[in-house]
Amino acid sequence: MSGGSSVPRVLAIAGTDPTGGAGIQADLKSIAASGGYGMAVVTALVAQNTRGVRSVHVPPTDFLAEQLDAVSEDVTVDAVKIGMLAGREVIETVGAWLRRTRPPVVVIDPVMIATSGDRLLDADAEQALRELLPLAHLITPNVAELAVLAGRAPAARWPDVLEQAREVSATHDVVVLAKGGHVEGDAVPDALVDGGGTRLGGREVVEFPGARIATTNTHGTGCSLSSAVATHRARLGSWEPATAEAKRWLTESIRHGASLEVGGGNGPISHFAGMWSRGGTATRPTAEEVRDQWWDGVRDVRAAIAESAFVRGLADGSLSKEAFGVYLAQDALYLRDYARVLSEASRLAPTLDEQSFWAAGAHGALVTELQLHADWLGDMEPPPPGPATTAYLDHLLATAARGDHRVLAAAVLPCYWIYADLGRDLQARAVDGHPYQEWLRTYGDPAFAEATARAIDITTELATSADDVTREAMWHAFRVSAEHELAFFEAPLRMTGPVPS
Ligand SMILES: Nc1ncnc2c1ncn2[C@@H]1O[C@H](COP(=O)(O)OP(=O)(O)OP(=O)(O)O)[C@@H](O)[C@H]1O
Ligand SMILES: Cc1ncc(CO)c(N)n1
Repeated sequence: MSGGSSVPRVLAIAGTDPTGGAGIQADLKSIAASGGYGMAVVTALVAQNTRGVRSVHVPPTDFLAEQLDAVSEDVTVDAVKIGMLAGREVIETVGAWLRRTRPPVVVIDPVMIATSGDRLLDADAEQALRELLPLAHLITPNVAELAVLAGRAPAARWPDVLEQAREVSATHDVVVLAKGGHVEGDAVPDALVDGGGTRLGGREVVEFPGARIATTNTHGTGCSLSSAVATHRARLGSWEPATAEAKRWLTESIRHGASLEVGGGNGPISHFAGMWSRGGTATRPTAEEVRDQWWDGVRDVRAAIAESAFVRGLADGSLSKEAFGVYLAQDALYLRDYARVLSEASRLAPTLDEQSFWAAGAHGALVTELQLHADWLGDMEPPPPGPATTAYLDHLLATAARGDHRVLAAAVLPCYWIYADLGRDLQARAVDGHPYQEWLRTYGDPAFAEATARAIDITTELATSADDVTREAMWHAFRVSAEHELAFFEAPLRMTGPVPS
């Protein structure tokens, strides 16, 4: 695609449909649904609805030229879709602009007659339209329009449609997308036809089969298809995949048209129905927003931890050896099962990166456990797990057992985040000769800070791409773990009594 933007900038030049199903309103919806940035220059204002056209107002062509220049003098145009052109002067104005600006993708839907049967182009403008066609890369006539361009009677059978398309393609030196919406029968095939045979990888005809959907919601299908093809062509670089994708999308959108309940005639298609059902309409927080919301959401818990007698004693070194020993013995018990929970996170992780990260975390927990025993606990008989230890582990083990790796990642995150935050803070404040300096070093370690940053990244990325229900479950698991961290810090002094003042 030219221009470098991954969202193609697509200009529709067409007439209006105030009911939003056809014309430039449909073009903008189709461009957006196909992943493009839509722009619109209006050729004619049409008083129409799903039942028919009432009147057409064509503004002066000087003003049309001003609209076209306003766009092209400011914005790089990656593709143009041209619809209703109303009359000779309009066609000539658009033709002059195309010759001057030469957009890289030009799709002309040679609109002559609306779905309702009403004329949208003066008869005397048909010759001017023919002269415009060589400026297009693709034209998308329906059966009736193809017949006019071929100077023949409308084809009733699909092979005759293809034959006319071949002729028109060769005569006007343009690829034709022949459409089967108006042929008889249950099939609605479309086909790319290149009479010269050089622009479709050497093939003359590339067919896209389709089954007819029993519906009256076909108003604007032609406008929508041509806009979608132009947008996908700018994104994908060739006609065949662009047409295939556009037709799949159109079929899906036709299928959902009736449920819109718009109008009493030929209703519109539902341009975004597929996207709505696949992706919903809810917004999602970014990873950074999740990070801030979750951290802020446990502000109270963090404050309670920082102000707890245990952590204050740990900070200034006044904590009794007895209380510290009780804490470490519980922590050693905790780390064994915590390592099992991290191993489960590793087992459940969908990517190699995450699998490896959680496995390293599990190993790290076991190394720390062994270190605690070697340095502090020695041969001490392990105590039974206290209630805070049991409660925290039950929460983690139950979350692991439920088997959603995203919720599990959120549940283990406080073990990283709260400890890294506390470790950094306590180590920064620790004076020389602090009795628990060795321990503070483990959690104030830059390598632990790095692992924590990675755990935060992994988890918040999972949260932004999760559905609302899962993201809420993740937040809940995170909050509950943070509360268990607080209870865990409060437990030792509950067992040994308050710190001496
Ligand atoms: N009932 C249907 N079921 C499935 N696809 C359809 C149906 N009707 C039309 N299409 C598809 O819609 C697109 C437009 O085809 P059609 O031949 O109706 O063009 P058109 O007459 O220019 O459209 P419009 O009704 O907007 O003027 C084609 O891809 C065609 O295959
Ligand atoms: C403005 C406009 N363009 C095209 C069509 C063809 O459906 C229509 N009904 N209205």
